[in-house]
Amino acid sequence: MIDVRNVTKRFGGFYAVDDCSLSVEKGSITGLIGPNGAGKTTLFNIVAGAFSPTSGQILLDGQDVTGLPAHALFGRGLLRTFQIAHEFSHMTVTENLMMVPEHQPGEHLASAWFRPGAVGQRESEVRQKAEEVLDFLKIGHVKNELAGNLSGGQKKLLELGRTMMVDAKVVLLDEIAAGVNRTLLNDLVDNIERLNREFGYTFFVIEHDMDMIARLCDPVIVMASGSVMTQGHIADIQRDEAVIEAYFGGSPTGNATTSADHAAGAAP
Ligand SMILES: Nc1ncnc2c1ncn2[C@@H]1O[C@H](COP(=O)(O)OP(=O)(O)OP(=O)(O)O)[C@@H](O)[C@H]1O
Repeated sequence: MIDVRNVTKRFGGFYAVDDCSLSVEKGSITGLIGPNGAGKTTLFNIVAGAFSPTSGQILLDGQDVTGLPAHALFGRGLLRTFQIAHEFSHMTVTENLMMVPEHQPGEHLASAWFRPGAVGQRESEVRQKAEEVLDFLKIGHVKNELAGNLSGGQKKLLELGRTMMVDAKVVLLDEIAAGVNRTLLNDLVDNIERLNREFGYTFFVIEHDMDMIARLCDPVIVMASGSVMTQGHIADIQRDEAVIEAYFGGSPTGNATTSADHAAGAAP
């Protein structure tokens, strides 16, 4: 579903992502882990269209999407959720979900004047869909609550719900467990598994919570110093001495590679 081919991202002389290649299989829940500064978020930003790579290519379902902006990727079914949930805090939970779908006739003045029936029908379809999403996620009881009043975990569930409003194909989850209590974390994990199983969503997950990675992700890809160190089943990854060294024994500043090292032909 996602192919990252020899992607490099340089900030000045610093290689945050360094000739990185990896694949996320269609229908998988693939984890991306690695020590602080390994380049995970930068790679996510590139895949999600927030940054263009310095070099390399991104394919989405076989099509070259390198450098396409986030809204163009959204139109192709790729969505990202954030470490910090981006809800509209002064709107209700249902209204937050209803904001997501594109091409709502009600947004166009001409439609509102000339085809008021179509606008009303579309709005009631979108509202119905929002209610189904809230039922699926088991948060129907907060549908009329202002989103700003939700707990951190409920906001993450709402973020997941937003992906369901447009029937996403691939969802990038960015540290979705951060700041979420264990009960809601279980709900999140259950819902991610159900979206994967019942709707065929592909997930690509950055996560520091190893418990969540172990429960959800197979395979797990380990990044260090801007590129892929290894990948496989979490049980094997956790026994891998090179991975343990990268987490606990490596340079705390992450990638020390500079353009001068590259010029000199040094290994990353
Ligand atoms: N805009 C930027 N300008 C300069 N350096 C940057 C920029 N963004 C990231 N970096 C550097 O690139 C390296 C990789 O950062 P990145 O945030 O991608 O790592 P990460 O693996 O996501 O780390 P963490 O797990 O701590 O979030 C870091 O050393 C970071 O300081």
